[in-house]
Order: sequence, then structure tokens, then C-alpha cells
Amino acid sequence: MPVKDPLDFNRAIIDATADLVCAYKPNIAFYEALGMDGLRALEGTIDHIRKAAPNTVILGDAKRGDIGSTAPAYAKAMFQVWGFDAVTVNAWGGYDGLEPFLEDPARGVFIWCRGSNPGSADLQDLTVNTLDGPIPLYQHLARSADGWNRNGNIGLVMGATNPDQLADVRSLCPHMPLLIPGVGAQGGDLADAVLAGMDRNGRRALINSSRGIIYARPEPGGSQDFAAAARQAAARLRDQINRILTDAGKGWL
Ligand SMILES: O=c1ccn([C@@H]2O[C@H](COP(=O)(O)O)[C@@H](O)[C@H]2O)c(=O)[nH]1
Repeated sequence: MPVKDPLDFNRAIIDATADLVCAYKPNIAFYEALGMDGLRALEGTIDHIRKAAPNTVILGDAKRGDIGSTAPAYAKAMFQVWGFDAVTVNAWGGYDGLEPFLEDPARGVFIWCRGSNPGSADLQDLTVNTLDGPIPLYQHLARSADGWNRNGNIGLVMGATNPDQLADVRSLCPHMPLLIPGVGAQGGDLADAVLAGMDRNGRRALINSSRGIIYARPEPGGSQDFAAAARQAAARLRDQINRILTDAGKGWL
């Protein structure tokens, strides 16, 4: 069924995928592209996810990061005002800027570690000298995150477009959840991402797909039901992930 109000479009996609996904990551750029006030749309989208899929995690991909005097206000905004269950943060400012986000063990904090975009290499791949010798900066960040993880609520954002680096970080942080964007529209290989990103039980890899689902197109000549197309794309991705896990002997019984 064609949808006129962009917020209805979001609601329809959420309704159509509620039983298929474990986390939603609302996308402000998407709302703005549809001509909406992004913040109002975000509010409406969060409200709707809470009603339609109360058990899913809502992830605020805002990549916040500031000095210790202002970071608490950002953490309060993300967790208490918006009510996100988990957020992404930027660790460029070091530990004191992250500390306020880490205080509540019930809220997840994904540190952007090695991006999926080409420009991530500009800084994140630089070699740094550590007590254990020279290593890439993203590996140093992964090790540091492991040390900061006193409340057990840290995860890492690792791009799917560089599976070797993803595998490096998985071996440095064997138990950490990894949020993995870059499959679908960005061209990362799904099987490589799942196999490199999963833990030894085949879990703790959150594969992200945004445009691959929200921009899914209905079959040409068929009904113009975008929500059904999004559902189909989400189900296909879920089934592909499960098949990869099963083939690796790590399926869900
Ligand atoms: O390294 C990164 C960090 C974050 N992202 C975010 O994930 C989504 C991916 O969207 P797709 O449409 O599935 O490509 C994007 O909105 C980024 O904000 C990332 O891609 N890479």
C-alpha cells in the first residue's frame, strides 16, 4: 500500500520487521531526505518502536565524544531524554569523555573503532608505538576498550568492508559485542563479516543494514508495498546470516 506521510512510512517498516530484527538504529539523514523535521521524526519513530517491538534494542548512532565536563550532558541526553538503550561514541577524546556513557551497566556503548568508509584508514590505521611494540591505532583502541570495560557494557563498531581487521579485533576482544555496518549498500561481504565478527559461539556480531532494508524496492510491476519489501529484505538478510552460522556449525538449534 502506498504511504504518504514519511513517519507512517517508518511506522509501516517497523511493523513489518518487528519480529525479524534484534535492534533498530533510526536514521536522521533518511528522515531529512524525505523532507521531515528529523528530530520530530526520530521521536515518533522511537515511540513507535517501543509500542510495536518492545523487546528490541534501540541504538542511537550519534557517535558522541567530548571532554569530561560536557560529556555527562550528552550521556544524559542520549539515555534519559531520548531513552536509547545503547549509543555509539567517538573515543578520540580518550577515556574521560566516555566515562559518563559507561556508568549505567544496563546501557550499551559502542565505540567507533575501525570504520567501513575508506577515510577510516586515514587515522585509524596509523601505526602507534605501545609497550608491546608498534600496532595500528584501531587495535590499540580495541585493547584500551577492553581495559575500560569495567561494567561489561562496551562494544565496538567495526566495518564489514575490512574483514581482516574485523578478525583482528575479534581475536583481541573475544567476548565483546561488535556492531558491524557496511554490508549491502557499502559492498561488504556478508559471509566474511559474519565469520570474522562472530564470537567463538557464533554470537555477539550485530550485522547492520540500513539502506538495504529501508530503501528496499517492491518487485517491478507488483504491488507498491514498501513495508513488505523491507520485510522481505530483512528476512532475507536474517536467513542468510543464519545459513552462514549453520554452515559454520554455530547455528541456532
Ligand atoms: O564505520 C561506520 C560507522 C557507522 N556507520 C553507520 O551505519 C550505517 C550503515 O548504513 P548502510 O545504508 O547499511 O550502508 C550508516 O548510516 C552509518 O551511519 C557506517 O556505515 N560505518
